[in-house]
Amino acid sequence: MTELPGQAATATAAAGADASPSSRRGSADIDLDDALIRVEGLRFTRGEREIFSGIDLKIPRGKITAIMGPSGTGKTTLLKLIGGQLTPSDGRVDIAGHHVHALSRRELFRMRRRMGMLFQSGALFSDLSVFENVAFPLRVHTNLPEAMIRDIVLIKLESVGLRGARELMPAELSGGMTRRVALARAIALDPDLIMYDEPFAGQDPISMGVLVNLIRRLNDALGMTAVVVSHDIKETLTIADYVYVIADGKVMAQGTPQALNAEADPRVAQFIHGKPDGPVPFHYPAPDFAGDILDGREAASGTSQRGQSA
Ligand SMILES: Nc1ncnc2c1ncn2[C@@H]1O[C@H](COP(=O)(O)OP(=O)(O)OP(=O)(O)O)[C@@H](O)[C@H]1O
Repeated sequence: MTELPGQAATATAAAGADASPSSRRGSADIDLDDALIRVEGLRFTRGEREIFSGIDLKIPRGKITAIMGPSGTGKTTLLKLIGGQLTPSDGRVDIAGHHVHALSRRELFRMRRRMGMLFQSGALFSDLSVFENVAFPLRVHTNLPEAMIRDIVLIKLESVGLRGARELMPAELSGGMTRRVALARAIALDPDLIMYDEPFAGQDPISMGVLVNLIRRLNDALGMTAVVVSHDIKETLTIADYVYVIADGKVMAQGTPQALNAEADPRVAQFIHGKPDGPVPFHYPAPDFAGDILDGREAASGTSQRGQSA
């Protein structure tokens, strides 16, 4: 298979240069026809539940695309379908023209080399230092000499502001530092695509601000295509170039953050503005509450009566 296009390792160093999230991008230049990822007619079922009932997405090259939507709507599942960890029941995912689910294991492995993934649960290796954590993908996937690995690791750590922390062990890091080391590791191989699952979850406002800026700056410096899944609507809208809102197995809305902020559809407005009341229900589908309680009481009294008569 053809490799995804490469990037220059040294570009990462430029990520340290100052650039506010809002200063660098023109959402007007979004070209969905120049998409790195194309998702067409994607269907996916878990047990009885259809998570996706025909989703179409185009993830523009070199931009940050946010995937948002109510909890449990399938955002993490979508990232796993794109990354080839899950297989759709119908439809297809193409990355740089390659049909992901038709690739051999070897081709998929090569493609994943070009992808950085930063999953919420993706912890660092606790018995490896910060340096060795970032060096890990370089040691696994390349035959680079030690001196070059050292240079690359230091460039990546510099870009996340943690070159001075290279000797520390993961247990000695704060939550925000851990996320930044994981980010340095995710970009160690200069991926063309990076997928972030809840990158800001559990961070205090300062760490969150640092991460928000970092993701934007790294993206601008490296020209990567990024997909961000996040519940932190305000922060994510600050850095996203394009947004998909997914609900009920479909794409409910899509557009630039500006367009979605101005969206009149009450379901989209409820979500984007984080309103608890609106057309999207708070409750997971459930039987009638009063009936449920009464059924429980009847069942309990039936049990106790049976218990007494026994
Ligand atoms: N391994 C699994 N086995 C069975 N069902 C699963 C599994 N993982 C997720 N699900 C279900 O699939 C649906 C989508 O889950 P997913 O984690 O993709 O949603 P999400 O939009 O990322 O949620 P959140 O925003 O709360 O993280 C949920 O209903 C979830 O319960």
